[in-house]
Amino acid sequence: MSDITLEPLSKPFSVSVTPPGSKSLTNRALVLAALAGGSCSVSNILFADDTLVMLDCLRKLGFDVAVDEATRTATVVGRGGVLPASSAELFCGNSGTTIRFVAALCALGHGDFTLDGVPRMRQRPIGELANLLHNLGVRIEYPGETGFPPVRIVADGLPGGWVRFGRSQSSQFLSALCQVAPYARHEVRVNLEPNQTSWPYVAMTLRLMDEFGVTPHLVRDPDTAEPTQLIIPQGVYHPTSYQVEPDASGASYFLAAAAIHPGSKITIAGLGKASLQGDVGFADLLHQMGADLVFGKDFITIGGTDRFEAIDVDLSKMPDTAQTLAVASLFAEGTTRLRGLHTLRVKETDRVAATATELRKLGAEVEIDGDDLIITPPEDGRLKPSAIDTYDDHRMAMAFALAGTKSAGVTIRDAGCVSKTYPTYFQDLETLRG
Ligand SMILES: O=C(O)C1=C[C@@H](OP(=O)(O)O)[C@@H](O)[C@H](O)C1
Ligand SMILES: C=C(OP(=O)(O)O)C(=O)O
Repeated sequence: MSDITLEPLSKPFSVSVTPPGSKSLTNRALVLAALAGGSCSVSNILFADDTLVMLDCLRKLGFDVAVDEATRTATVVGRGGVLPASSAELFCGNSGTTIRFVAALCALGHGDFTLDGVPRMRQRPIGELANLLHNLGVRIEYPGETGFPPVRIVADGLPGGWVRFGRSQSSQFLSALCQVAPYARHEVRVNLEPNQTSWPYVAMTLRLMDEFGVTPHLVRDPDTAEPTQLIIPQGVYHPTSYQVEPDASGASYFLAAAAIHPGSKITIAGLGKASLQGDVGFADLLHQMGADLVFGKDFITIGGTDRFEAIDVDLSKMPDTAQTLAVASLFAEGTTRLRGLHTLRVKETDRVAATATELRKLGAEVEIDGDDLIITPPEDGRLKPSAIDTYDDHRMAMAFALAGTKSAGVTIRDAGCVSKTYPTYFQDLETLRG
């Protein structure tokens, strides 16, 4: 897929969309299945770049993984914490969850494993995870730059013990450790410093571990309710049949589409109050801005109204929705401030810089203040026709396409980058035309 020029929508729409399976849940469930004490079935998995590299890594590590694309189901024969391969060269593309989760998985092995990815992955940090594993007794080496992939793990099982984890560059390091911790030789305890990064993703990990039969114990400060310690019992995940929810970050584009088109309505089927994904909270933000919201048990409906107002919001718990909200704010009245974007600098691209540059092309006034983005739509409300660069970042393509549903002359360059998590995004966006 090359460049796509969008045609603005000519009338309000009322549709139901079901995004593909969640990337975060697919990659967690595949790891937990490989660690389980028997065969697991994971259904509604996402087939996209980030999950294909995970499937490939698991196979290279010697796991028996059968995939049925027609039913979107993976059958994984769990080996009860044993890593069949004793050496592997693992390519993780630009998938943060894959390289971090699989690095921790390799720490359970007995042998020599190297993990690497695309050039951008070599700029994405892994040092904090490597330190956690090193402090728990695993040998880590960096064939290239210290703290960044490629990373070599020379393991003889995970000894375990106590570690400390602060506000980090990514919550994926803690999620990675938690998933493998039940198989350490000694119980793993993690003392947590305040202001943990992207905490809903850690909560998702803990809940999924529980679904697979190992229940971590989370200690909270009695006064502030902040998490202070995680105690992960030793154990073996049960053979489990698990169904992956639709992707809540992928849903954010459609919810925002309804919010910026007055009179339009979107229902996301299969995501609701019971979701394990923190990004379902994005619907509440659109509601605060003026959109109608019905938050059901297993659906979310957003309706666009004539009132859509700017917001001042901390997105540190929902980092993947920042670009969606940034583009939606072009159609809100007033100046929007998005706070807490520090992890965005080390994702697929520096998303703070990329988002600011592309919003400015469309005519918005944008200020970067530390980790915040401050966005004021063009004074006359008219966007400039522009070719939007996507920086090989799926979320740049998906978010900025929303501008093209409102305003003529928006081209999304190299739109194929949506294949990272949502290969059918542009087809699904077309359904808004009725
Ligand atoms: O654990 C996960 O599945 C994820 C955690 C988040 O990363 P950070 O913790 O690095 O913010 C998020 O941006 C990413 O897309 C998926
Ligand atoms: C940051 C993302 O992915 P990851 O860190 O898993 O590569 C994302 O999907 O927006």
